[in-house]
Amino acid sequence: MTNLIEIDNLGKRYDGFALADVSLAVEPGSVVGFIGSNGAGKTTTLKAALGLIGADTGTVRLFGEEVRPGASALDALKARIGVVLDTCAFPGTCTVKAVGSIGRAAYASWDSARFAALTERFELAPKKKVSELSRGMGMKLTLAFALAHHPELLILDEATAGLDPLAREDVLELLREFMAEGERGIFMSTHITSDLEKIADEVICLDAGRVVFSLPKDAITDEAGVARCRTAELEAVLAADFLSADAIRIERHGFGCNLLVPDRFAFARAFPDIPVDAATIEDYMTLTLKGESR
Ligand SMILES: Nc1ncnc2c1ncn2[C@@H]1O[C@H](COP(=O)(O)OP(=O)(O)OP(=O)(O)O)[C@@H](O)[C@H]1O
Repeated sequence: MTNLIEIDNLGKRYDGFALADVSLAVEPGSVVGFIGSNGAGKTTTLKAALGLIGADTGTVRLFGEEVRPGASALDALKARIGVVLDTCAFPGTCTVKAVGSIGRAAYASWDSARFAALTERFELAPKKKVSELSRGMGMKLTLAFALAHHPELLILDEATAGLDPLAREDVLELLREFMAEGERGIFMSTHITSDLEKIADEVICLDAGRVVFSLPKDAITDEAGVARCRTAELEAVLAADFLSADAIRIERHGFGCNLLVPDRFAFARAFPDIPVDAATIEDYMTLTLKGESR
């Protein structure tokens, strides 16, 4: 089966920043979450995936076809993709209805009825101007625009940022509906890791331009854990060689520490007196990025 997105060894250098050897794939039927600190390189990767910037090294394939910025074949590929970048891209003077006209002119597969239904669902009045929309409303308009031409792939950069919890739940529901129809896929960057707990199949974390982990979401939320150790207990765990040296991630605090464990059930069997909680994606990312190795 051809991957919707396939990025191999992507490299891009800016003054003071380098994206290095980023490889990832979005398979049909999967939602891939892209996380990492501010400035880690997520938007740069998404832009390279869309051919909006050229890479220094590596290749990007969309639907199996290599992406080269400026190539005419890129337009046909882009027609199969819905994109939401982190700002509302339409002129402030445009009304919601006029944004629909832009879509009709831009996409052969534009579905006016679908756009009208989505803007109604998001309570975006047709006469409202883009400049009069709140940030969250602007994101909803951009999402309606991205979905109304029936894309096969969604690329979302912080698409739920600025939305209140109810609106975020609405958007997640819309994304679930999108995924329910056929072999589609979503590649979404976000700082709201709890959204990924609800919708992602895979989680990829970038730090300083490099992939630091790429895991099925269930390997984090259903298997990993955070052990709450006192100092003496930590020493016992480390002495028992329960964790491989490169997997040790410790966050120390007043009377002990939090220890990341890849398999919380095995840990609980081995150390029944040490409490261990299920890891959230945020725990996993924070301990991986900021935890001490010993
Ligand atoms: N056009 C550009 N020219 C120079 N540097 C750039 C350019 N675009 C991005 N950068 C730099 O690349 C680095 C990565 O930025 P990027 O926007 O990809 O990070 P991010 O992971 O999306 O961050 P955030 O979570 O804050 O949105 C940053 O140091 C940024 O300053």
